[in-house]
Amino acid sequence: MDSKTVGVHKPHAVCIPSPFQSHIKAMLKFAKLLHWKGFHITFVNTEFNHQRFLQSGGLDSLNGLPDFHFKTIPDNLPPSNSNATQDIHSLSDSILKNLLAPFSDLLLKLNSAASHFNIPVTCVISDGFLPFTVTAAQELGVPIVMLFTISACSLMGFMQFPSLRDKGFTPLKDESYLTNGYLETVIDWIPGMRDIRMRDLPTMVRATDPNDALFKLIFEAAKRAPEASAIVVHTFDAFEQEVLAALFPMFRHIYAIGPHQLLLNQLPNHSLKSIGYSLWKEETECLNWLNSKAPNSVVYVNFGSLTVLTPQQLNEFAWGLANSNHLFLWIIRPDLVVGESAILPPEFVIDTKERGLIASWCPQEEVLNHSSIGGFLTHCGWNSILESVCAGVPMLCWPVSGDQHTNCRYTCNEWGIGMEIDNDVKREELEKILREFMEGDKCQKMRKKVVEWKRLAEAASEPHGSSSMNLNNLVNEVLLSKG
Ligand SMILES: O=c1ccn([C@@H]2O[C@H](COP(=O)(O)OP(=O)(O)O[C@H]3O[C@H](CO)[C@@H](O)[C@H](O)[C@H]3O)[C@@H](O)[C@H]2O)c(=O)[nH]1
Repeated sequence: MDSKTVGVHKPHAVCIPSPFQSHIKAMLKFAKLLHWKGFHITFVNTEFNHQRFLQSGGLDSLNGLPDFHFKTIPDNLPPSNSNATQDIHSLSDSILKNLLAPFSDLLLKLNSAASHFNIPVTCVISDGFLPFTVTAAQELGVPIVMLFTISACSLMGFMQFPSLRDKGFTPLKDESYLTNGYLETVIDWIPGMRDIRMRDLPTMVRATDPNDALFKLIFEAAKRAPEASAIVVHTFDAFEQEVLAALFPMFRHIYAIGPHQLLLNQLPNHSLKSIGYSLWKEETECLNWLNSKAPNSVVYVNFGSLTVLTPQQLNEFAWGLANSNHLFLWIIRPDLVVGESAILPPEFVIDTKERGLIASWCPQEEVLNHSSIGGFLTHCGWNSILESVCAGVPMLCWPVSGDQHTNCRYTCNEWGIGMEIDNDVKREELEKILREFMEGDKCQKMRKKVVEWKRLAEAASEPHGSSSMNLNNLVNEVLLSKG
């Protein structure tokens, strides 16, 4: 089915991402795929993020199309810096307490407005970490799909939170458990996961306060997800076979659909190409700089949209990069350093003038696909990992929070496409590991392996590949099913 054959009786999907850059980007791509499948789309951002998109992309950037609209709901948070990520704990609290009412209201309004055009809401596609949407969809009597913009392995980790609590593993008794060796405990009963330690699970298991908003949100999400009509995980079957098989009996339906971008690449010139994904303005000049560099010669450094560094960590990274003598492109967001602007040592700037480029935000996928990029120093956000796999670029992993430790574990130990740096980063260690990462035998092995995964990701996204078939099945078995 495509948009032409659906005619006036289009199904209408309301898509609502978690209010964070990477979640919004993944949901937008998924919404574009559904639009291509013939769905009328209403895409819901918080007012705060809607304004940020207009600021970065221009006032016309969210005009959409007649059958792809943007709507907003308030997040109920006090005003904050309009060029920085909002506080994750306040947002989690607001998700738990404040978003159901405005979202249900919006659904009702869409339905009454839609009745004139014959496009009532027929399904809700929600981020997996917005548990209130299950209630809203149930009230409306439409199917709800929870899209998890994370790996299947970290989803399995999150789904174990209730068991981990019941068995007394989380919350931690006190902060000493963070450093007394407890995190090395192997959890050997999680289905589909081998040799997993507490330290490899999503970091919310390390909470010491059971009333922590993020901790509570994870529990609520794990509790509500099985009620959804279906779960979609942004991954592909061949990449996470074992853990996907173990997740299968936990939900009514589960589909691995990804990488979204490779699926979108199958649609030449689709009408929504111009809708961008960035809350920050992209600096494209770095692509010109990369054009003058030799293949596989540049280390790309980017810690995503949420990670923050201390000034000391910024310094260690700076000198580690400088002393490795490798070329680098380093993305330093305006809000990368905790509570202050990122100030690099003046000697570092002079020292690396010929070898390094700093920018504040870039078109990451284009950068990763540039032939000059030889490695990616990443915080292991899931989108960064998938994008790196799609570009065939190995990773140097510095996981910080959330699902990143689980992703790192799989990247380095299961998929063989990454090396890990100690959390307490030191310039000497970074310099040494960067050399091994960019030059050694291990580097060659990882480069070969990541290209093998890239080929499998491409195969999954071809018209008869697993992700394309899973997308078709989701549409036919859940979104358009009358049952
Ligand atoms: O200069 C930049 C930097 C990033 N990006 C994009 O921003 C996204 C970043 O996503 P991700 O790598 O997942 O990192 P975070 O922004 O940190 O994502 C949060 O959400 C993810 C799930 O969606 C989790 O896996 C992460 O741990 C969590 O921190 C990617 O699509 C990048 O392409 C850009 O376009 N330009």
